[in-house]
Amino acid sequence: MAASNPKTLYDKVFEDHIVHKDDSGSSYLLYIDRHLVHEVTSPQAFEGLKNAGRTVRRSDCTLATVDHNIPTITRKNFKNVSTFIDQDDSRLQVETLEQNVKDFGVTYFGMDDGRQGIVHVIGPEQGFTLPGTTVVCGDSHTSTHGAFGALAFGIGTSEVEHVLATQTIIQAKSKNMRITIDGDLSEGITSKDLVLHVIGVIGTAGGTGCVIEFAGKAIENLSMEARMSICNMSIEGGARAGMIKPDQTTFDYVKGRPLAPKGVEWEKAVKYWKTLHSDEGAYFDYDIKIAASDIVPTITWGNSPQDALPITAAVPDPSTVTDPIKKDGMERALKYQGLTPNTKLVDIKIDKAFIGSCTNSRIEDLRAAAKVAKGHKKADNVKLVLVVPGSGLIKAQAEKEGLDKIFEAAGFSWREAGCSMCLGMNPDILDPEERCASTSNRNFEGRQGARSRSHLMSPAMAAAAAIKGHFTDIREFDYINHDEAAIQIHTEEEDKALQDAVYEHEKEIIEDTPTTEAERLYDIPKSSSTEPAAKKAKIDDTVGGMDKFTVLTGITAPLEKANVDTDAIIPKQFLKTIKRTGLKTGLFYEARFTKDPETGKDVETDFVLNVGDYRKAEILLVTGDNFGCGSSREHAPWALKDFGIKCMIAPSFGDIFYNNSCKNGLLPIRIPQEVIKEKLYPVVKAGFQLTVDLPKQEIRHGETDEVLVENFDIEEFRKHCLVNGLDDIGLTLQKEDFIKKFEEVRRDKYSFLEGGSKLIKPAKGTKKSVYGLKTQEW
Ligand SMILES: CC(C)[C@H](C(=O)O)[C@@H](O)C(=O)O
Ligand code: SF4
Repeated sequence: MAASNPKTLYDKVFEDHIVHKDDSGSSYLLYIDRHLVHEVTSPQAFEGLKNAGRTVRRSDCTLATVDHNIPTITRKNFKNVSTFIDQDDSRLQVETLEQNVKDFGVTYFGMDDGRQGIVHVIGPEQGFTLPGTTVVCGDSHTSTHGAFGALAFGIGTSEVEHVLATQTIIQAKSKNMRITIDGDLSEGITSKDLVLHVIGVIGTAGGTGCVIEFAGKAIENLSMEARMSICNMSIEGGARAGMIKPDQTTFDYVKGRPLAPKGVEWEKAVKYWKTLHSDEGAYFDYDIKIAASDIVPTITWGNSPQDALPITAAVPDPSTVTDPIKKDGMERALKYQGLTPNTKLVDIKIDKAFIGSCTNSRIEDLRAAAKVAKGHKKADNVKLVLVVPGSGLIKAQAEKEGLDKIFEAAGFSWREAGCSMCLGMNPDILDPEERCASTSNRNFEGRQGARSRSHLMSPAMAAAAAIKGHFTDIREFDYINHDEAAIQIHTEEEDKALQDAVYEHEKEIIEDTPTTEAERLYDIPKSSSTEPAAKKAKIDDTVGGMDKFTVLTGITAPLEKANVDTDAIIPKQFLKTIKRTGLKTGLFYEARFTKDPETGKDVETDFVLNVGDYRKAEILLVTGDNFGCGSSREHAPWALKDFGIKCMIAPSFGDIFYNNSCKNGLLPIRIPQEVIKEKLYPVVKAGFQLTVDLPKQEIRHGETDEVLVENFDIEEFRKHCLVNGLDDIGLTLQKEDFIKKFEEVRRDKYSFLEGGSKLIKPAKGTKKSVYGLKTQEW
């Protein structure tokens, strides 16, 4: 029977988490069920809590690990972080997290815990991620968890602090987009090909302001791991989140995981989860259909994930493009990537390959790569093939299956779990101009190392490129063993048995885990006041301050570029700070500086912010779409602010960047591209300043005061906070009664969510886990 008020999956999960709706009706306070924390985006958040004498409200809803900075070399001789991590700034970030989790009582998988791994891998693996939950993390690929029908999205550091302190987040409702993949995928086509194809179709700004629901037969037929790879990359399509309705595949995956509900709570949970689907007739703002049969092995050629092409294609030719911004972007990308138009993709040679990242480092990915590598050797021109499992548990499972031996025999390098060369915040980086076949999710300039050249593809295609030495159509790859059994393809039952063996040590711990709600809650603080506090200082719930934004007349620098990602605004090497300030030098670092070949020192380029008065610019006028796309790093607005920028005008912004800017008193203004081109750009190019008047929502000519743009768009609540310089943690804490009420209802209605990460039992003493690493001591 059709529902009388049909809702989408997103609408349902959103509505089930509303704590409070503000008077303007455009801003909601949402309850957060699951918060994942890593070392890069949390230090400043914990520092904020400490300074205000605040606690972590729900440490049971919080789970921390280290992933970005850690070396992936063997941990055989691991004693502690201080002696193991060579890079000072990386070590400091990891040590800072280790201190913070102690101070605030947060469950943590450290480097000596076999359950450590990439945040987006360990959440699902532990059963911490559950259908219908809200999941956040200071990381853009939090969208991964949407594969479970969770509403999962990346947040900035200020929001991390907000969630730690209040267990809520302030959100506007996104639009609904549905992408239906009809029919069956052809033989050998993976979820990575599917998602690269989708991004190629909608573009990296295509999902801006939307939550995407992936639907259709091709999606329903995918495993959970494949679904995770798709939702993972919805951020690369510009979306706030990606979601897939939970079904039997989801329930089978979740059941039996260490933190999944058990017994009666499991039954109760599944009953609720089965209601989580888009109703017939539900309204989608955008409804896109793609035929599965159109999808072929896909790889990227340029510096944006939307630069995706079938492996059978050739490098595009800018001379065929008329749009000047596109043409310029294409020429720049070809130059950066060292590619000649019309070269066949399969003729392009590689230097290195990387199989890993939160997109493709799970056991099925490793099996797919091993199937290709089996019986082969990497090509001589390929200097390094890194295989980096997503977690210690995946590593252990792969080793039980003998995949490590297959990789090693092929000359690949088998590593410990972490983010590794996806971002290269650890020592795993490409040298300048090296070309990499990578299973990661971003091919931005400098992403895998200064002047590195990344090409995104599936694990099988990356392994095939490593073997052949050049990009290869996996459909034509000459497997040594056509007999799949030869590389241990398992039945579902065998898989479950293997998984159980790997979880052996955890099962011991879980065996005496209580199953009734009362028992499950025995170690959960009954109210936030009993949570361990960093400092038992007087709790300061007054509404604090950030810089006010009212009227600004300032020098305006034009930036004629589209898809400026946050990696370009502030490259990874500057993310290793534990402070919010001192990032001025890092702003647009790769574009602003170049190395003097003689002295090896940084010298300025002719980038706009290095030119004349633009050094004192306070406003940035961006002519292309999607400014600040990509990573959730709040370091991007911090760096802009440090430079002196207070306002950015662009046709569209990456969602997380937009939020992060507002939280720091910076004003991002969305203005249609034609208006920028016709009204603002000529004024700025003629050297005049602009006046931005937030209370009146106007942009005026800085000298004549002529109104150039009237009534620009901004949510009422954001405007209120910016104009008055209000810190939203203080504001939210004033809604304590609403939060408490929500928690009371949640304890009853969603009792299967209680317990969370606190159900991870301390490993006893220094017992060795099944994979030989010492388990965490608590
Ligand atoms: C470090 C973190 C802020 C970042 C992200 O948000 O995505 C990183 O994981 C990345 O992939 O660039
Ligand atoms: S995208 Fe890369 S760096 Fe970011 S969380 Fe995933 S693996 Fe880590």
